Amino acid sequence: MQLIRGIHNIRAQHRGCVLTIGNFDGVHLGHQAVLAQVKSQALARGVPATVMTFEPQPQELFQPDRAPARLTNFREKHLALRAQDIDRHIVIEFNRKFANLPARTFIDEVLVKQLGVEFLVVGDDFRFGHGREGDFAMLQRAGAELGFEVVDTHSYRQQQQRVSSTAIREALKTGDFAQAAAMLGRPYAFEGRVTHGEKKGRTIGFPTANIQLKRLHSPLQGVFAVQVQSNDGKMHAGVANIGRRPTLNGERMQLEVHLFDYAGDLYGQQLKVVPTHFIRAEQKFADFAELKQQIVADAEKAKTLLVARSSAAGDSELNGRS
Ligand SMILES: Cc1cc2nc3c(=O)[nH]c(=O)nc-3n(C[C@H](O)[C@H](O)[C@H](O)COP(=O)(O)O)c2cc1C
Ligand SMILES: Nc1ncnc2c1ncn2[C@@H]1O[C@H](COP(=O)(O)OP(=O)(O)O)[C@@H](O)[C@H]1O
Repeated sequence: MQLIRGIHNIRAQHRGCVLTIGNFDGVHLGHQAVLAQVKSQALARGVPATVMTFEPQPQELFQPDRAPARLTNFREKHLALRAQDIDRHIVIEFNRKFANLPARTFIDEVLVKQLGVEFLVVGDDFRFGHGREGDFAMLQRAGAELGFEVVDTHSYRQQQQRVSSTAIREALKTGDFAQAAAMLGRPYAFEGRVTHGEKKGRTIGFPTANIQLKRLHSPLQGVFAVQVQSNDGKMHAGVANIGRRPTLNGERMQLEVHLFDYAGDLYGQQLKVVPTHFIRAEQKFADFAELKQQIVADAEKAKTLLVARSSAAGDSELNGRS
């Protein structure tokens, strides 16, 4: 899949596409139904199936405090789109300048002149351009005038149960990972590179691989039993904390994971961390010794939960025996 970062990187050879525009946070089953239609239209027309997303998502620019937690950060979203066999992902840097573009200019310059859109799929509540002046009806009128077709994403929803990013956030919040997975079409996971931290974890016998969440708000916080996939594809059982580490006066929200069956170097690796059970909320402890005691208990709890889950599933994916 081709990634185009910013409208200034759209080239003449990129003209002609079937396009959908949206946040696609999570790339869940509802999104996947839309993407499947984009792909079949693109195939029929012999042009690339193209998805346009925004970074940050518009609400994160306009109302950063009220913006919902992101299910997928930019990289996770990009990888999920790739997994759906999308040909081209255009990510627009969403800033004030872009938001102020008159709606008609967005249509004429970006959609028509630069992208040569043939078929466009958007929600019927899609608003765009300066002061949100552009809407679905305007796109349809422009399409009739300029020769492209505009259809509504809702006509492509086929699920019985309503799948939405909001419903998935709610399921995650209540620790219902099975329900979240049912709506996503895959287990919910964080993916990211292991970075260096303060090197304190190893001093208490709990080295923790640190992964930056790269999002304004995380959909999950607290301590979790997890399954972790390392670079070599192996699965590892572990325990993770998603939080600010108040005991150490940490500031940035991050994900830290301790693997039960691992001793070695994980720095630089891309890990996929799948939470399976919520254990407790993050707390501020009086000192590091007290925190250590709690982490020992968390690790025991996580092992028990994961073993129970593994035998219930009748699998042997724990301890890398996948
Ligand atoms: C299972 C687990 C639970 C944790 N719970 C908390 C917590 O409740 N409060 C807190 O301040 N830090 C918590 N932490 C974060 C630790 O403070 C952190 O992992 C440790 O300081 C190591 O940091 P470092 O990787 O930067 O060396 C937890 C870590 C793990 C692995
Ligand atoms: N079982 C393990 N689980 C997680 N990380 C491990 C494990 N064994 C070794 N490591 C390594 O130790 C690092 C974490 O140790 P830690 O002392 O917490 O340092 P940092 O503060 O840099 O994260 C990980 O990034 C990884 O390279």
